[in-house]
Amino acid sequence: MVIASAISFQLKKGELAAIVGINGIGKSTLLKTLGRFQPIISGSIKIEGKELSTYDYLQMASKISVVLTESIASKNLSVYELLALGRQPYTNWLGKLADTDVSIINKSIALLELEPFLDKKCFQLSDGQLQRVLIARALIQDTDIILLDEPTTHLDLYHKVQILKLLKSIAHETNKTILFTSHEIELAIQLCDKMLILDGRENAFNEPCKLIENKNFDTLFPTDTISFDSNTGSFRIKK
Ligand SMILES: Nc1ncnc2c1ncn2[C@@H]1O[C@H](COP(=O)(O)OP(=O)(O)OP(=O)(O)O)[C@@H](O)[C@H]1O
Repeated sequence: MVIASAISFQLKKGELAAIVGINGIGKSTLLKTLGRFQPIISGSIKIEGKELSTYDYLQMASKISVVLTESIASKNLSVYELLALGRQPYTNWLGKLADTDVSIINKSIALLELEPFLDKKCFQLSDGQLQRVLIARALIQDTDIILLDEPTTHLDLYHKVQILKLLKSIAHETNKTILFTSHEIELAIQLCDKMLILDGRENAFNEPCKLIENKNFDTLFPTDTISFDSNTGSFRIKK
């Protein structure tokens, strides 16, 4: 069964972008396809003009990092050990960290405020703390492109905003391309440079203000229950 087709978009360096849409519309499937976690069903994906399928394992690992919501297999590792694995594409076969690796790791630890958890095992963390560790590991991998599946799911509102603002500043200051799936549509409208609205019809991709102008959010949810207020960029429940 096809749930969404004719999806076309292009991301530039230094952009923060979100994929939004209702449950089951294909956000995670699209993100995992972009990260080569699953094969392309149809169509083509290119990075810098080169087909994604032609990148070998090492090229992929230094080009794209992926943060998925599924629980990680390596929860027995300490937080520091898990973070250090982010440098694997760059270290020699012994996995020995050079001074530059350690300095990149320490920078991300400070950014995500992970100092109190470094010696803990990953299974001892709350979902939100683990989420921050996984985001730090993606930064440590230091790729041009970072893909994140629902990176703010387990976070409280303050940490949701903190993480999205951090992703935005990373995209802008380090010229990385960051794409994430999210149900936080209102936050994404305020913080993202671009958004892809998967609705199985138009699948509009644009700057949030253009999407509001074009009324692309208005029919995202059944209009007898939820309406979109284009003045405030927020959804209202119909009473
Ligand atoms: N492993 C799988 N096998 C078969 N169908 C799947 C599998 N994973 C997802 N699907 C189906 O593919 C469709 C898209 O799922 P996907 O997880 O990409 O949606 P989503 O937009 O991320 O949803 P949500 O907002 O609920 O996370 C759904 O209809 C789902 O049932």
